[in-house]
Amino acid sequence: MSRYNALCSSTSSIDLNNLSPIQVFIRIKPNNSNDPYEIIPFEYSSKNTILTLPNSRSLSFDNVFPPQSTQHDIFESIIPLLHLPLYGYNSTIFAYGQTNSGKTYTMLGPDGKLCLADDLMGIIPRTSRYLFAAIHKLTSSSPSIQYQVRVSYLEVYNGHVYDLVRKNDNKSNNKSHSLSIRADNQGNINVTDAVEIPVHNSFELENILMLGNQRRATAFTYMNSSSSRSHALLIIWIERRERSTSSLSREYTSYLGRLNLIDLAGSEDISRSKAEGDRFREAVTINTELLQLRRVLDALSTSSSYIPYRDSTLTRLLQSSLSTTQSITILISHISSLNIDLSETLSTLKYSQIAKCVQRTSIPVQKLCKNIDTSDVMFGDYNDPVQCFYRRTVYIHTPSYGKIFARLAGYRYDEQQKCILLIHGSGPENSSMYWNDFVRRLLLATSSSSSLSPYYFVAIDCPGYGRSDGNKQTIRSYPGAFIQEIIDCISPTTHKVYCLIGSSQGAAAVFNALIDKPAISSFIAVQDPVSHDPQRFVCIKQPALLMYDIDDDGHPVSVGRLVKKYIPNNHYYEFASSKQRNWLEHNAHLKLLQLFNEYDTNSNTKNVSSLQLTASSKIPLPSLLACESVAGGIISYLSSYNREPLYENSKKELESILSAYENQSVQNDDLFVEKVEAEKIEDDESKAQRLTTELAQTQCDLCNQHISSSHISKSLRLPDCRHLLCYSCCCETIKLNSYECPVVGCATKLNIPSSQLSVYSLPFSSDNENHVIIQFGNSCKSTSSSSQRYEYTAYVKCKTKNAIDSVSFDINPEYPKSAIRVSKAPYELVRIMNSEFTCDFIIQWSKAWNWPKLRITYYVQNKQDSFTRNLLVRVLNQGNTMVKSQKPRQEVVYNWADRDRTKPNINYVVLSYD
Ligand SMILES: Nc1ncnc2c1ncn2[C@@H]1O[C@H](COP(=O)(O)OP(=O)(O)OP(=O)(O)O)[C@@H](O)[C@H]1O
Repeated sequence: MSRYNALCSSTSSIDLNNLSPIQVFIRIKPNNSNDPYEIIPFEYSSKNTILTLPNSRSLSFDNVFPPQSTQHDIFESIIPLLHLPLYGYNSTIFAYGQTNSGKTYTMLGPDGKLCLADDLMGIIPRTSRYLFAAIHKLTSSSPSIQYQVRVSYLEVYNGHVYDLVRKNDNKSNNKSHSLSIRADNQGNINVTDAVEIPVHNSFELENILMLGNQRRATAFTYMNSSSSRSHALLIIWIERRERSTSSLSREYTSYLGRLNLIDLAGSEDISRSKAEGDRFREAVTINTELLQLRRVLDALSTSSSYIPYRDSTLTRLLQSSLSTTQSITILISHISSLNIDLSETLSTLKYSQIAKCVQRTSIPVQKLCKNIDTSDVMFGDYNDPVQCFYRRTVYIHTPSYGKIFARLAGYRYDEQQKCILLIHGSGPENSSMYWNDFVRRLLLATSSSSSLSPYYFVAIDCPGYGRSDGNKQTIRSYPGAFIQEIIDCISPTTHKVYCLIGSSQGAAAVFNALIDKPAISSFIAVQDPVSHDPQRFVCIKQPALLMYDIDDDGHPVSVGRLVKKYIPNNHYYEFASSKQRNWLEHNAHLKLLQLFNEYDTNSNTKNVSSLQLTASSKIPLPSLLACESVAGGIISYLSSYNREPLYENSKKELESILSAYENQSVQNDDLFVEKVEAEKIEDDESKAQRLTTELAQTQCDLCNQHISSSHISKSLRLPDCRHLLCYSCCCETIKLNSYECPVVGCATKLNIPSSQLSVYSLPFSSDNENHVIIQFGNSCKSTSSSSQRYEYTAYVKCKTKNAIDSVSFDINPEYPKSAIRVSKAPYELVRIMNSEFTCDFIIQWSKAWNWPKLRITYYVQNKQDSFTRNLLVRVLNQGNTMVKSQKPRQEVVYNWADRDRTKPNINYVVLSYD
């Protein structure tokens, strides 16, 4: 690694202007002393950029590597391109040339294999070491920068793309499964379903290479004993995350760079390679694909308006790498020094010259986006300025509510210590992560380099949220019982905590829990009030910190003021986020500590003596309680994950930790490492049994209707989950979202062309059916160029006259009385807000229809355009007269709270009757 450290001294200096879109290097393979053939007398200029042929013709390239060049020489010349993906650009290095010319030698190492011996190692393993050394260097000098690296390894074999690292995707295996290539809306070419494996160091990347190379198609030919029969493409995705150093916000800017390392199969003179049978077919495909590649280079070099990328799988796959607007590329052309190969050599040189003529049309751009970190459960841990925060993640095994995921922070040495329990709100993506910054501020304010904080923190994912089991309704319906059970688990003898903190729905839960169980906490603190009947709170006697934002329409301050009126011992703060944007960040933790100081004279000193640190003291990890198990994997529990040193330097440490934990019943829920699903192998007997049962099925799994024998063959059996969808109505539903089984919502892999998707293609043909089509969504516009506030208009529309009686817009679904009802068109809600918000639409249908109410859960989006969804609302098998005579259900819920816009924009819902 040290050698690579030394190489990567100037990682930040990138000058795109000096890099031509395709640089062309020539590498000449040394002849073997046993070769009986004549040698071509090439000549080279002193600077190694001119190659002179025996006929005295001189060709100019960016680099010419004579036969005696080493692997290190080649690698040094590509280093400038390796810096690009570290800053969000794309770069590509590919090896080109006739069979047996040394392409795999350059990319991987000798004899067509990955080689890790220092001198012979090819570009790919060197790149892997170089990149991680560069990342280490960049992140050690700037703590606000993080890198995440993912890897895909693919091959193009006989015109199809295969995943070299996904289980089952082995061509020799009957379950072969080729992948499709798609362009995203920015024109980037991606391989659908390609596995992207997160890697944290060069060791892990090399393991992936080894696995992939074992699966790559190679074979003996008369020209190369280990000839590549496929083009191999290693994609290294490098995401650079930059967090603001001044703020502890979860927002970060990310740049996504991509490095493509490609080892093409070689063109082959079939009369010389004597390829027959499969080898012959492979050689024909390879030659045809390389011909298409040459055509693409030709078109690029003449700046043609049409570039025939689509003519072969290979060129389609390389489109982003060859496009001068998307990537900077090095083509390493390999030629032989033997006279017998002259005609192939001249052809390779001809196309290398053509590639060299490709002109830049524009400078590639960095891929940049703003993100909120929601995936990283240990967010902030590796940026903690104080190392002793003792953050870790566990599951608390509750007797009645299942496994509850919790983030713990602070050193818990005994039960007398002051435990602060935090309950998050009901936002669709809410979880214990919500409290990360707040907890960090409290820890920073109460610990120092010589003493640990006297508080420890337990932030839970409420049931059904984040990574916890259960039903989201639990925290609303049984706040007292649930919170008491959590407290019993974490404080099994005292059955209480020092302070209970809640936000939004979590605040309501804290109030309600204290009404039910007054002794569970000594203090309470809440922000963003939602609660009903606050007059009930007169019985809450604890000192209470109440913090409310008067600009937050989703949590009306009027409710907060009522809470203040009834809680006797309140410490109340109002602020306006439009004027004091960071009030909570700057004040919440200080107000809480003030409250503790005021009522607890020992608040900051009690027990601290046992937490004194000396320079050399190494405090052991707090042990797990009986009801807890490690979540997120042992590595993440014990150390900040994603750090190379753990693998490189601390193997011993890790081993001792693992042996210490060996006897604990550790759950292997490794949240941070992509789990490769265990292969499900079905033996012949169980397959036969399954087929018999499937053949006997005559009922649709979705609508439960009988499928007539004439229709059974047209019905659809989903490939993975094996659910059966009837031909008459339910088959169509899969068109709405061909990635999800409509019965249980698991993944399916049906390819349905988007042209077939339309709300009118939905099933509503039955005579006995009533239906209407509605549209809903929201628009969003900035209130002024300087302000952070946006005017959101959420709406519901329906073309059928008089179908809708009224629409209630419920921006606080957890609070029963918060809906705003609109009883004539346009059915709209206009709100000026700082950020996106949840809003349920409750549609009350025409009174004459007697249809059940429909609640659509929705997430109002901050997109500068209008965001529309279409929904076919169906009432099956009910003529209007029948409908009138039945009692409708209170409400049918359609869950479309789609923050990531991943759901289909059309769908249908069936309103059913009890
Ligand atoms: N620069 C070199 N020095 C020494 N040996 C080399 C060199 N280049 C290639 N070789 C050897 O030549 C043989 C063929 O090389 P390699 O398999 O890399 O060719 P290739 O172009 O990838 O062939 P194919 O297209 O058929 O896969 C291998 O045994 C390799 O070790």
